[in-house]
Amino acid sequence: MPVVTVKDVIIGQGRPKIIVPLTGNDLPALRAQAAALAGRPVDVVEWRVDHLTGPAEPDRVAAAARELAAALGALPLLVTFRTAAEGGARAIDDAAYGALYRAVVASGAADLIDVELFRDAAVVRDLVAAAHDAGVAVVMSSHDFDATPPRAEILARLRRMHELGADIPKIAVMPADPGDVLVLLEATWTMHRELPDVPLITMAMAGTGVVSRLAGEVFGSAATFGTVGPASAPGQVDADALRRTLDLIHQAS
Ligand SMILES: O=C1C[C@@](O)(C(=O)O)C[C@@H](O)[C@@H]1O
Repeated sequence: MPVVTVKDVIIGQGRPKIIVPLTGNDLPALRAQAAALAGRPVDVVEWRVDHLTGPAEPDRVAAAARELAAALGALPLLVTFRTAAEGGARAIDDAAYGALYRAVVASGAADLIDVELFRDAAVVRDLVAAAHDAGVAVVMSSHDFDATPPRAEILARLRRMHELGADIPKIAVMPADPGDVLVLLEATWTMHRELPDVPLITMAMAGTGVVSRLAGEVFGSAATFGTVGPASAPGQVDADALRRTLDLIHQAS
């Protein structure tokens, strides 16, 4: 069955799942953002650890992840440290990146972790193994905030993520024009046919790319990021509007 199940949420089946990013700078802010999710259409919550102020020290991050997971209750938690190189809020070296995620995995708080494809290969392999040993799913990601790579490059990255053991390969690109959005969508559809049992997440960012955040069910993207409060990337739309659009497309397909 082409799915990844986290808590009660089945990613890769039916309507694309809505992932809401939390970007609070400290625990009180994150708790407030978590409380604001009540009654909103959220399937998975992403904690963007790179927005935390102060040291990204493994024990501190693991403790915060546990508190956040407790506040979220039944909602699955995706923990993401988006590095500055890929559009995130801060830089981190590979050793610290590995140590931080190992602590998060060991905390038992995360249902999924986001591991960037282009981090050190040994660290990536180690994190995939550690996550799977602990029953944590791996979203493997790649981001181009300046351009859309050629179709062949998008496909190569998604295939490489799959080879490395990603449960959910993910790519975000910046379109220069609608033709780039078509490149992203075409690569998504090609990959979905090639690996029908692997849920993918793909998006073209910013206004020109919004359609790619809405139409994933048509082309083979299993989840999409929407906002309750601040966005974490250009082009994300409000979760309620997103849900209405996803439902419309789901009912028609
Ligand atoms: O990788 C992604 C996708 C994203 O960049 C987006 O474009 O919606 C938002 C990030 O928070 C997330 O980690």
